[in-house]
Amino acid sequence: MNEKLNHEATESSTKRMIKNMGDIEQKILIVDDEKANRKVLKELLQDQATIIFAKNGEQAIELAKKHVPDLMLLDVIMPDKSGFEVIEEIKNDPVTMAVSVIFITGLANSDDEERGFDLGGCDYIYKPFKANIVIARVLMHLELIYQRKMLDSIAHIDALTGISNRRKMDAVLVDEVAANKRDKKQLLVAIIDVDFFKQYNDNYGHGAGDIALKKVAATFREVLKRPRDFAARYGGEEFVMILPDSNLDGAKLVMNNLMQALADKAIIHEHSQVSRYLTMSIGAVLIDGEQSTSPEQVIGIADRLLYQAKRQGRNQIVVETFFKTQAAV
Ligand SMILES: Nc1nc2c(ncn2[C@@H]2O[C@H](COP(=O)(O)OP(=O)(O)OP(=O)(O)O)[C@@H](O)[C@H]2O)c(=O)[nH]1
Repeated sequence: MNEKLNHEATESSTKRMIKNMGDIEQKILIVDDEKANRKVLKELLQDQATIIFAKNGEQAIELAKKHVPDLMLLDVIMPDKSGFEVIEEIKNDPVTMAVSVIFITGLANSDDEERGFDLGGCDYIYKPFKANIVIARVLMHLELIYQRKMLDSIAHIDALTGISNRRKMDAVLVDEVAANKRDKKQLLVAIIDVDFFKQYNDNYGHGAGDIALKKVAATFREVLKRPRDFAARYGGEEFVMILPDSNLDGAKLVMNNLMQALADKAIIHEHSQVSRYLTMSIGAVLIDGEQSTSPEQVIGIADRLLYQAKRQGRNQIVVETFFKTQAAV
């Protein structure tokens, strides 16, 4: 709607930057059918975040899915879809459901405002708006979103190694097992255990053990290349690796590269019974999407294969495909 906008912001307010936000880039999707409104909001907010525009409801949904913005400033009365219809779609799609939505609308009455909050909006601003109020509210929400993201990442990171922790792994495994079934692909899940690590700790000290575990974690960063490839510290000296949309040859290659990457680090372990250097054993299962299975079952199989690798002499990979054939690589 083409309401008259009061957008005279002071220089200091438009230049105010969110404190402690480091290099994190935040994105705002501005949805308004009036070009003049989009322009004014852009001028107010372009110092605070990257701005994306949509000029109608359909485009808003499309761009929200594509860019997954942190925040959406959403007009309500638009020719195709209303802002209320847009937010319903946004909040029902797992990809966009976490996007925060502020309504900016000429529907300046408490019933519509209540409806906006009921549908999942986080704020409601009446047009014509005062520039400083828009900036203050947007900044407040961007800061809350940032803090939420920081807390979320801290809760999912292993403090020693900096890779994901078991809590994150549990969530990723549930998602990937479901996606594998849905997409009828193959999923590799591996448990990786450092060999004779108790002897390493006992002989070189716990501090040296910690450094060695960080180096093991670094091998995953070096070897895993695809965006959905995932590694986590499972606990102690055990790690889990998840390779979605995999096949046996590709998975074997990654696992061999992992063992080679650790070998290249040449971490001396004179008390190991298999090598002069630190080594790892891997138990892995390649799950076919047609095979009905649960995350717990997958971990149980990988764990059994890890112990087989240990029993067979350590420093090796044991992989099982589709729960049927077993092969030492
Ligand atoms: N330095 C350090 N050591 C850890 C950490 N978490 C677990 N450990 C040690 O990892 C060792 C695991 O020992 P075991 O479970 O006997 O395994 P292992 O000696 O590697 O034996 P195999 O797996 O059979 O080759 C123990 O000494 C733990 O104290 C950690 O965060 N830092």
